[in-house]
Amino acid sequence: MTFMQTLRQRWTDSGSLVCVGLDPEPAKFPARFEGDADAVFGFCRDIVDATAEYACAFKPQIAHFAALGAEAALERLVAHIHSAHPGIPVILDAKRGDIGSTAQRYAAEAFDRYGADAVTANPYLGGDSLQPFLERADRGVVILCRTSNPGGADLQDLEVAGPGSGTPRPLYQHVAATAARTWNGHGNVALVVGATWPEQLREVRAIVGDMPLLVPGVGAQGGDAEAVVRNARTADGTGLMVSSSRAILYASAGDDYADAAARAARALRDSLDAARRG
Ligand SMILES: O=C(O)c1cc(=O)[nH]c(=O)n1[C@@H]1O[C@H](COP(=O)(O)O)[C@@H](O)[C@H]1O
Repeated sequence: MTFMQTLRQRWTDSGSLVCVGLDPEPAKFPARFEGDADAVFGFCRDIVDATAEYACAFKPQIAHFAALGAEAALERLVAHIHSAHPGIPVILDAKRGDIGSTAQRYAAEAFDRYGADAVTANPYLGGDSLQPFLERADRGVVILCRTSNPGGADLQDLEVAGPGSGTPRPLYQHVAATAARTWNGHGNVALVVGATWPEQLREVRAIVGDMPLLVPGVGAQGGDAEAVVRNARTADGTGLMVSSSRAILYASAGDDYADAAARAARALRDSLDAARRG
């Protein structure tokens, strides 16, 4: 199955719009991992196993592994998700973007080395830089549109007039329209829009139809999960991967870390579910 088919099936099977972010920070791990050379894998695996029931996707963040020299742990973690929890797609958060020949290697890294079902990509270098990702029709390309951070407005809100379109509009809306009309030839594109920008979420949804949106920024960054669902769900009540990392991973620093993570993921699933029914 393609990434998009797997994601849609998972929304149906799990009834969940929660994407569990995997951002390992050993300083925040429970004491039992002290001195454990395989702590990054062990901690993330425990979180994955505890939260899988509530997840429509997992999203490991590559810098959190690479900065620790833990790329092998990331490879094993993705393989573990595929074997222990088949049907839950893995989005590698790498925010890649470069000239075509280098982007081709980034695509091979994400899809062939790590075995990710989808990867986040930065569109700033333009269409040809996305092409090596887009042409992998069975994989997903999750393109940054309106990021969750406060500085997301600095460039993404600048008014631009695209070729052939007379009326200026914010750059993020131009990215959304280009993604929907030009880059989505294989039907494998999704967009990142931060939960911290509910109005922009509504505007992007109006531009892109049913295209899936990855929505980070609930939990530690303070985004309103219910506003996300109200403003950006699709007609069938899906279309969203609402991503939370720290609020799930580090819900407890005690020995109950896995249970606490499961409770946090379940609570987020339940609040999203209530909002889509409300
Ligand atoms: O692409 C992303 O995942 C992403 C895009 C964005 O606009 N904002 C954002 O926070 N992220 C990532 O989502 C995660 C958010 O983590 P928490 O704030 O702990 O839930 C981090 O791994 C970020 O790198």
